Amino acid sequence: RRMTPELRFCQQLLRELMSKKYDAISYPFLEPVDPVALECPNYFNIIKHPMDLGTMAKKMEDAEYSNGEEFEKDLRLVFANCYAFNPEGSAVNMMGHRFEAVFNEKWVK
Ligand SMILES: Cc1ccc(Nc2c(-c3ccc(O)cc3)nc3c(C)cccn23)cc1
Repeated sequence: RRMTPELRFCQQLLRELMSKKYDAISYPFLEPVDPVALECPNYFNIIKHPMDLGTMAKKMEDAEYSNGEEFEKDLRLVFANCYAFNPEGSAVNMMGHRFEAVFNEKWVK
């Protein structure tokens, strides 16, 4: 399936969001949550649809996104999962809000 200009914009945006520039606020969202490594065994009981930017980059490589809407849906899921699992005021929750703000300012609708 040819990469549309809309998906090329999404791919470039993903590259930027995963770049070192945002490391301080992006690192909890770059790879799948590992409940063993993070010592949160209840993670998959609470989060039914895990998603992260690394998985999104692979889906983009494998041409699994048909349009920007599907791409945005997955990225919004990353933030929703973060807020569902990490209590308001916690470090990771706050990183999620700051990272979402960066995404929102770049996501021109
Ligand atoms: C016991 C416990 C409590 C909170 C967390 N949160 C958390 C998450 C996380 C990211 C996205 C998400 O949807 C859920 C969790 N990522 C981390 C990291 C990288 C380090 C430390 C804590 N982290 C981990 C373990």
